Amino acid sequence: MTTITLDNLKKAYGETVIMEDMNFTINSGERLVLLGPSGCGKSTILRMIAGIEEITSGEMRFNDAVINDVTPGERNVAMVFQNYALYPHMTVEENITYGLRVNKVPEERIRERFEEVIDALDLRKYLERKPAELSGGQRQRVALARATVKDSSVFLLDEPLSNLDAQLRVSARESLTDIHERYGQTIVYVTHDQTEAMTFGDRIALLNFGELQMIDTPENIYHKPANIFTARFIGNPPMNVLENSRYAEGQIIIGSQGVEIAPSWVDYINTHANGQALYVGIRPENIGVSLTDTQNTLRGVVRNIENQGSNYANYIDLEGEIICAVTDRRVAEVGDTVYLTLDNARISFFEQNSTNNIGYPVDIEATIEKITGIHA
Ligand SMILES: Nc1ncnc2c1ncn2[C@@H]1O[C@H](COP(=O)(O)OP(=O)(O)OP(=O)(O)O)[C@@H](O)[C@H]1O
Repeated sequence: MTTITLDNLKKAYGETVIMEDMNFTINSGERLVLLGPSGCGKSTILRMIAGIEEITSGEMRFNDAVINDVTPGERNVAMVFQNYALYPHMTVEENITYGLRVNKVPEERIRERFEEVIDALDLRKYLERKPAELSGGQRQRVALARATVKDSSVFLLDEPLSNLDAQLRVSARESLTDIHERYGQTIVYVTHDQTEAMTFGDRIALLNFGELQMIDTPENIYHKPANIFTARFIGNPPMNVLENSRYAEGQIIIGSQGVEIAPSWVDYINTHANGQALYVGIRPENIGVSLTDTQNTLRGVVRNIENQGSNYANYIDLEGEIICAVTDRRVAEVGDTVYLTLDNARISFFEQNSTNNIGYPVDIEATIEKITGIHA
């Protein structure tokens, strides 16, 4: 099995630097998802791992071996691209086994591997068909089968499901998970779809403009974002990061209003925030909305309500800043004055200058862990 290390990796096209100081490790046998907006460098990283994109400087290692100058063929990686690239004149069976035959893999080994893979991907019924006679999802599975039979310890996928409809995506993802459970390769998976990243990744590496923003489990990326970019990229609707908010003397102040926060937060901020100006972040589902005022609430006016099927996204004007609160039933109407409570176990504070999350006090983390089972 293969651990992949990116050590101070730099990629430039002439004068244009796409990324530099890229450092992270992909553990042997894990499913790492590279996620981020268009142009952030996901495919470039994948292609450098595959060996089809030159590395400008730094080291790429497979286990302890530096592979910068190792040819793609010698890296023992399998890759699936967005457009599948099946041979149109070959049958499904020929498409799957062609690469092995070219590489003169013994016939017995080809048969053994082929039989395993077509069952894992449920392709036995289609072996004699040509790609044009298959649905998008079936073609996708053939492309996956062709990559899987290679017996590689590293499996690279670049937006492999992007041409499929929502239902097919789910079943193709299940096939991929089955393959991974069976063969245990190190998988690197590129997507810009956060749902795909959250459901498929053991860990997610989130990138923006060639910089690594956070690499962690989906749970931590969602609940404990390392910085404002991560907080706003993940989640739909995303985390509210209130730019006219500030922290002062045990209170979150928004405009002319203030709410007290838990004493553990106050202690934590006093020791860790170093007098830095802070923004408050809170996810829409961690805000309580009520028509009646209780203690320690923020008052706002509902400007818009989106019916999301199982939920309602309420957009509430808090003295000029819009905050989104998600409720599971319709609690107010547009124009109503509402009172908001913030779940203290789910607040984040970000330093205004660096945009980094200041972290969480221990007992808040324990509360989070009790609710979700996530270790801090
Ligand atoms: N041959 C090239 N010459 C110059 N710049 C390039 C070249 N190839 C890619 N880039 C730039 O490198 C950056 C990263 O591209 P990359 O394809 O890795 O992004 P991505 O995150 O995979 O995007 P997408 O989700 O749109 O596929 C982009 O800004 C792109 O314009």
